[in-house]
Amino acid sequence: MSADTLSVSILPGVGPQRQRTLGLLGIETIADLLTYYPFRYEDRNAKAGRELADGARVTVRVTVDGMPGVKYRGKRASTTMVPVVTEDVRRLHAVWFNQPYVKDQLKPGRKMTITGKYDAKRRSISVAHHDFVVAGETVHSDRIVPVYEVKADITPKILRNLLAHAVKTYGEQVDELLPMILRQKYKLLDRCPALQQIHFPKDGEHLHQARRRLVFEEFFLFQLKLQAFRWLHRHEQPGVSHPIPEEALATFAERLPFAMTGAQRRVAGEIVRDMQSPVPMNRLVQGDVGSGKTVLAFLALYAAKVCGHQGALMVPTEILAEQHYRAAQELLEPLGCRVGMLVGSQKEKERRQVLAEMESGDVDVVIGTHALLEEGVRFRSLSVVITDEQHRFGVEQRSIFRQKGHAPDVLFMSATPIPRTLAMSVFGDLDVSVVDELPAGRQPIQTYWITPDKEERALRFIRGELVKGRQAYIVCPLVEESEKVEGVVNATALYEMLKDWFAGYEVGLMHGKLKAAEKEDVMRRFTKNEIQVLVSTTVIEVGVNVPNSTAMMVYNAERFGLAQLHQLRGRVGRGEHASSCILMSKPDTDAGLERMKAMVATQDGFVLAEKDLHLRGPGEFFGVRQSGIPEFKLGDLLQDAKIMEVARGEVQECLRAADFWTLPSYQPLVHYLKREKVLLQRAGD
Ligand SMILES: Nc1ncnc2c1ncn2[C@@H]1O[C@H](COP(=O)(O)OP(=O)(O)OP(=O)(O)O)[C@@H](O)[C@H]1O
Repeated sequence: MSADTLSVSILPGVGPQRQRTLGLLGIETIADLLTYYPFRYEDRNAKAGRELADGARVTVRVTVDGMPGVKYRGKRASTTMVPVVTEDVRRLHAVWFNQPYVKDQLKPGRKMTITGKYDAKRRSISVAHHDFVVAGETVHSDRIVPVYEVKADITPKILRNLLAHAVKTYGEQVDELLPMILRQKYKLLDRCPALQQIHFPKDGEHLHQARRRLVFEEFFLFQLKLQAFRWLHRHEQPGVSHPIPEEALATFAERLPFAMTGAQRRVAGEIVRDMQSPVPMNRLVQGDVGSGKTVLAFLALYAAKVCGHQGALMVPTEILAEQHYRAAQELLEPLGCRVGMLVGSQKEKERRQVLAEMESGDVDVVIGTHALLEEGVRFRSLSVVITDEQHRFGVEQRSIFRQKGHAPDVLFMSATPIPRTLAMSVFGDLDVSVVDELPAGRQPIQTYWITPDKEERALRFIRGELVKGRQAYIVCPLVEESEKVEGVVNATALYEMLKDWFAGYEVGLMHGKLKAAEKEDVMRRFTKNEIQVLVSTTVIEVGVNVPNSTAMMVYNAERFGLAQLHQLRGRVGRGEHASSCILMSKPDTDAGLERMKAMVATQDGFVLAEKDLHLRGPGEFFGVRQSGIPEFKLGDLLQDAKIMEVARGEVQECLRAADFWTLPSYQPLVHYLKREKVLLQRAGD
C-alpha cells in the first residue's frame, strides 16, 4: 500500500481523539498530512539588538539580566517583566502577558531566544514564543519556523512532531507523480525532499525550491485533470451530431417574449455549431449577471429534443432548479418538450416516476440538482448536459454525469466573471463564449453606500418602491441570533423588525436553514408577488430571477466580498424598471472601503472581479463560494501565474504524446486520473 492511502492512525500518539481532530483539519491519510502545508513562516533567525525595528516581530538571543517581576490586574490578567541583555549588549525588557508561571524559569544569567513584537519606545519585546538554551544544544527556534492552522488537542508542537515522523518514515514511500523528464527539465526537487523542506526548511533558498516544486506539481495535476477530461471527451468518438433544422430555431426564437440580444444570438450560433458537429461540445458560456444566459441553456436543451434525444440541466440549489423548471415548462412545453425535475427533497413516489420517465424517454428535458448524479439515474438518450455555475461541480462529477449519456455535448454556464488575466490558464480546457451585452431597455442600477445611521431613510426609500408596486430584497449575513457576532445583523431578527416596518405589505424570510419545501414556498410566493419584501441571507445570490424586484438593501455589506456583492446586486435590475442597491456598512479596513467605492463606481462584473482579485489576493477571491476555481493548497494564481502557464503547456505536451496512456513513466499519472475518477475504471481494469 502506498503512503498516500495509509491512515494517520498508524502514527505514534494518534488515538481516536486526535484522529478525529485531524479529520476536522481535513487530514485523514499520511498523504493529507504531508500536504498539510504551513500557511506562513516565521523567520526566527535571531537578530542583533541594534537591528530591531519598531513594531516588527523579531527574534533575539538574550541573557536574563535581573530579577523578574509580576503585576496582576484583576484575577487573571498579569504582566511578567524581566530585564534582559542582547548579545550585542543592548538592554531591553522582555514581557509576558498572562503567563505568571514563566517567572520561575527566569533566573539571572539564563540564556534564551525570544520571539515577539518590539516596542522601540518602551525598549521591550512582548514575548509570543521563547526557548531556553540548554548548554551545548542548538535551539530549535533559530531558523525559519512554519506556522500551521491547528485545532484543539492538535497543538503546533504535536503537529510538528507528527509531521517529522511522517516525513522521516513515509517520505520515501509517497508516490512521485511528476515524470523524471520534467523534474530534470525544470530542476525540480524530488517529492520527498520537497516535502521535507516545506515543513522543515533549512533556509530561505531550500524553502523556495520546495515550494516551487510543490506548486508546479499542484498546478500540473490540476491541468492534467482538466485536460485529460477534455481529451477523453474528444476521443470518445463518436459524439452526437445534432442536425438541428433552421425552422426549429426560428420557432424557438418566435416563442421568446423578447428579441435576443446580439450577444445572445452570437453565442447561440456557437452552441448550435458545436452541437451539429460530431465532436462533443465542451463550451463555457460566461456572462455577467442578468445577461440572459438561461435562454441559451434552454435552446441547447430544445435542440437535443428536436433531434430525438434528451437534455439535462444541473444547477447548484433547489431554489434554482425549481425556478428553471417553471421557466422551462413555460417556454418549452408549448414547443412539444416534456420537462421533468429531479431534486433531493422530492417524495419517493414523485422521484420514482420522473426516473422512469427519464429512462423511457417520456421526458425530454430534466432540470435538477446533484440528485442527477446519483446511481440509478438513467436516461434513454442523453445528448446534452448543462451545468450552471460549473465551478461548484468538480471534474469528477462532470465525469460521472457524462457517463450517463454517450459522449454528450457539454455546456457550462457561469455568471462569475473570471479576470481575464487568469481565465486562460484556468479554463485551459474549454471553448469560451462571452455574453457581453445586457438586454435592451435595462436601466443601470443606482448603487448607494450608506452608514448604519441612515438605515431609516433607506427603509423609507424601499417603502417608496413598494408603493409603486415593486418588490425588494433585504440581505444580511447571518441566519439567527445563536450565531451572534457583535454588530452583525441576523435575518430572523431583521425579519421580525421589518414585518412591523412594512406593515400592509407581506414580508418573507429566506435562509439556508429552512426546509426545502419552505424555501420553495417562500420563493414561489415572492415570484408571484404575494410577498413584497424578502429578508434573506445570501442563498438568493445565484441566479434568482424576479424582474419586478427593483430594490436591494444589504446590511453589513462590509462582510461580503466584491464578487458576492456584485452577484447580490444582480438580483435587481432584471426588468424594465429602474433599480437601486443600497449597501449599508461602516467598513473598518481600507480594503472594505475600497470595495464600497468600487461597487458604487461600476457595474461591470469583469472590472469588479479584477479589482477583487487585487484587493484580496486569489486565495480569498477564489475561496469564496462564488469563485470559479478550486482552491489550491499552496499555489497562488497571481504570484505563480507563470508556473500555471508552464504546467499547462507541459500537460498539453504529455497528452499529445501518442503513448501517454501506455508509457510506463506516465503510469503514475494515469493511476492518479483513475483515483480522481477522471478516468472511470472499467470492469477488469
Ligand atoms: N434578450 C432579452 N431581452 C429582454 N429580456 C431578456 C433577454 N434575455 C433575457 N431576458 C430576461 O432577463 C432576465 C435575466 O435573464 P437570465 O435569468 O437568463 O440571466 P442570467 O444571465 O442567467 O443571469 P444570472 O447569472 O444573474 O442568473 C430574465 O428575466 C430574462 O427573461
